[in-house]
Amino acid sequence: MCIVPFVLSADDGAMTPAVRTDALRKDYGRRTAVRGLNLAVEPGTVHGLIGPNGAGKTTTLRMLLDIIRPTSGEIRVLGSSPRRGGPGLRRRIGYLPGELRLEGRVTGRNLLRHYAEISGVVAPGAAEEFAGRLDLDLTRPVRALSKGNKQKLGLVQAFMHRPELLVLDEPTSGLDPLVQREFLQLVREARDAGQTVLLSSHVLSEIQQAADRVAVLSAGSVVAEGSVADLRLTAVRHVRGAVDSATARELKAELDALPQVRELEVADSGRFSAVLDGSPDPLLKVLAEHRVLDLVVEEPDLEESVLALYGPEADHA
Ligand SMILES: Nc1ncnc2c1ncn2[C@@H]1O[C@H](COP(=O)(O)OP(=O)(O)OP(=O)(O)O)[C@@H](O)[C@H]1O
Repeated sequence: MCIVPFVLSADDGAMTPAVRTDALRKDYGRRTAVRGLNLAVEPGTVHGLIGPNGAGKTTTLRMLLDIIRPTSGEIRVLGSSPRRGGPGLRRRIGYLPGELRLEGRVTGRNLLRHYAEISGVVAPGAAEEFAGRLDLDLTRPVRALSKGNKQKLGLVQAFMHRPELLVLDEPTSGLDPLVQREFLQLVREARDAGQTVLLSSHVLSEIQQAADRVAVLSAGSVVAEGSVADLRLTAVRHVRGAVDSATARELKAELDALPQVRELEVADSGRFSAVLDGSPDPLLKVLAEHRVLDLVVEEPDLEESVLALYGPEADHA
């Protein structure tokens, strides 16, 4: 019998994912941290793994790096099994662990030299360039660095050898807003250079500007997956405005009838406010029948949307 190997050719239009997991599971005794996780991260994209504390993000990322082993399921990272890929595979990955512990008298620069011996070729000046952009002083001993500066050092070691794949566990944790913005810029530049980025966060708003796709994790499973644009369509928007007071009551009755509209308040003066789930189209069609004096639709807060859909208060029935 002849077994034909399954190979994706360029003609298929499909690329081998940079990261792929199939039915991935990790049990700690009777506790299941990750249950049946299917994940596909396309090469050259930024993929966000979002979820509340305990959702299984760190456990998943550590299995990709072969720091811990799955109970069952399959993993492919850059086409190889993490278990068999060894140091050769590890050098193609930049990893920022979630619980970064850096101690000792050694300076940031010397620590990075040590990391460079493990991670392989680092272009001259690359570490200094990343450190400069993140506003990190490499001459200070690492034990004297604040939590945020240690996090920056962790980011520099992940980025400095320009790996094919960056796996970043809660990368924005401890960074002030300006540095966070610079970090997101580094992520976009990495993607534009063809690198793949998989990063986790429990705060979607922090990464939504840089991520192409997002997988939402809850209790060890992916509960939603899609492009940031798709998520935006299911987003929660806050709307407020005013119509002519003469039609205020009419407006209230019409908006009350829309299933997408919640927390509606319409004053006799014609001022109104509401929370809108999903597309703004039905609301706009109603408003179009009135004389609209004011209208503000706030940029959707994806985090609020995700929590409304999948958070602890959500109805999972
Ligand atoms: N070594 C371990 N032994 C036992 N349980 C563990 C261990 N590591 C993780 N867990 C449990 O597995 C579940 C998933 O944890 P994990 O750290 O992967 O979540 P997370 O999404 O990264 O959350 P956080 O943002 O809080 O780090 C949690 O219930 C956690 O308590």
